[in-house]
Amino acid sequence: MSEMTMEGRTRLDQLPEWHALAAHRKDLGDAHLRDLFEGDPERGRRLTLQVGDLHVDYSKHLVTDETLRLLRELARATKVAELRDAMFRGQRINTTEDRAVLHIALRAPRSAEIKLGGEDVVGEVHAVLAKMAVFADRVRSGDWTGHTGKRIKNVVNVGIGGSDLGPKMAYEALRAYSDRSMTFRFVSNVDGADMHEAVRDLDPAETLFIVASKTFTTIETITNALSARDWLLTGLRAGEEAVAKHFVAVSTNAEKVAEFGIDTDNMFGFWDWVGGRYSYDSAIGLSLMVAIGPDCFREMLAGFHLVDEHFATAPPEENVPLLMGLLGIWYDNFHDAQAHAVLPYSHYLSKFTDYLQQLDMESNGKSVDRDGNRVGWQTGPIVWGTPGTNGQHAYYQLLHQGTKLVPADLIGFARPMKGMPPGLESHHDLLMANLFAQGQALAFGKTSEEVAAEGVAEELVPHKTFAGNRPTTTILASELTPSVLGQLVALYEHKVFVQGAVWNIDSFDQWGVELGKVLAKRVEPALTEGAEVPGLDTSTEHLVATYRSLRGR
Ligand SMILES: O=P(O)(O)OC[C@H]1O[C@H](O)[C@H](O)[C@@H](O)[C@@H]1O
Repeated sequence: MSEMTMEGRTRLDQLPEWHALAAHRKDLGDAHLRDLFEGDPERGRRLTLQVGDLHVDYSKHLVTDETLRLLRELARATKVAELRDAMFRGQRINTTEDRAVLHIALRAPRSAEIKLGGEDVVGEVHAVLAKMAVFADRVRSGDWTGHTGKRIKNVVNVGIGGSDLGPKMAYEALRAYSDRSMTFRFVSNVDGADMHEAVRDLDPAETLFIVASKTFTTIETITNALSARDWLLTGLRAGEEAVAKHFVAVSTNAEKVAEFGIDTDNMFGFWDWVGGRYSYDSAIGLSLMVAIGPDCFREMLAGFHLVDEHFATAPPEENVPLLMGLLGIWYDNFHDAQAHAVLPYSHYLSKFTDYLQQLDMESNGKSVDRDGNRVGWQTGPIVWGTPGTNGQHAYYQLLHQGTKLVPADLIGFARPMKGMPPGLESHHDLLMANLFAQGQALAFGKTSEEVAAEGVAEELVPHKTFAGNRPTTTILASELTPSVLGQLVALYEHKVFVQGAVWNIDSFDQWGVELGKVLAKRVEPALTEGAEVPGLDTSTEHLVATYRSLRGR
């Protein structure tokens, strides 16, 4: 049995700390944030924490000091710190895959030592980073040319899930730091439309494909990579020899990379102890490094590392990822909240919530515990959201007046992105005024008395009343830099970790994505050749038949 199976661990819902929280929840009842703030004139200043460049305000949560104490007690009883230390030590805490979980090693400084099976991994990490840096610099400087000798101007990352969402999100976030003379695109969907739209206006002679896949067996990525190769060779009217200058791979699977026809000299490796959704700071971030350059990439890694250190060492009262994880548990398990919204007030973070969906939902969307027993409590929330001001004119109505409780994170920056023209810079105060106003409106609402006092017709008063008491965390930093992005991502990684530890689930496997893959393979021949698929249910059978007839087959 693996060392990290929490043998003998008392079921979460049988812990006295769990029951203490349930009783406390009853005592608090519908205590309103208006009263909590009124009763504590220092609350808005007191309930804030700082980690690195991130100022985190958690005063607008439905908590008292006692709630926070009880939540920390729950973390203690569920041994969150012990599991964290086991992760940092390289123990095999991903029990169902029997793997260590060491994404923190990807951003450890060269001087650090992290051992796995007696071998230090930090040296290997830095060797790959150095190889990436040489390659990125060669592409950026024009030293690396295509088959015809032309300079590479376009980089297309071909990957999916963790091999797409991270680099894509970070590229968008750090566009202002990127080489604007180059074009970066990200193809993930097996729908041919994705590849078609990504390459239709590109010159193959100037285009480099980075095929990113941890396993190098993911059908969408391999299908897209093969089509990219056809597009390239047809466009160049060249043979296989052109592939080497236009295709590089990022993978843990050298054999499959070679089989595909990519020279393994042009392969950038990583390791099975990096989960896909925790991998964009590994070689999976190669497209990002080409975009922003090795120095900015390293600054981003330093930002990650800063938060890793904080998570590993800050006392529970000051530990931001611990706090954020526990607040989520408070709503998930003691307020029946189903969802969590992440609402960045930065257009550059437009893909941030998409990225977090995989990070959080693939990690904590589980319903059995580490020992395979069905859990008796809610686990990971439905994570959603888009940049804030757009959301305000779409779905915020539900946040303000709907029947569901949706705790939210509001993320904003004091300064606009670097390089913003002065005329557009002036939008920034308006953008941020919206962030602050939304946090305020969600928390404090507007009472019916206040509405009536404005002279609103009696029958409209209920419609114009805002109950408030809708919790938010506000995360404010001075500016979105590579380091700040790293800090933000590490914060959420560790928040997800804390929740998985409390819920006693394996946050690092993803068996739930397998069944669909297997069934797709079985169904495909039915679509193409009309093959009999034994045991097909009547609904799917009829859908397949309808599809074939619509396609004239
Ligand atoms: O990087 P790859 O091996 O191609 O995997 C890409 C993605 O697909 C899988 O199905 C998993 O659900 C993801 O965790 C993974 O990130």
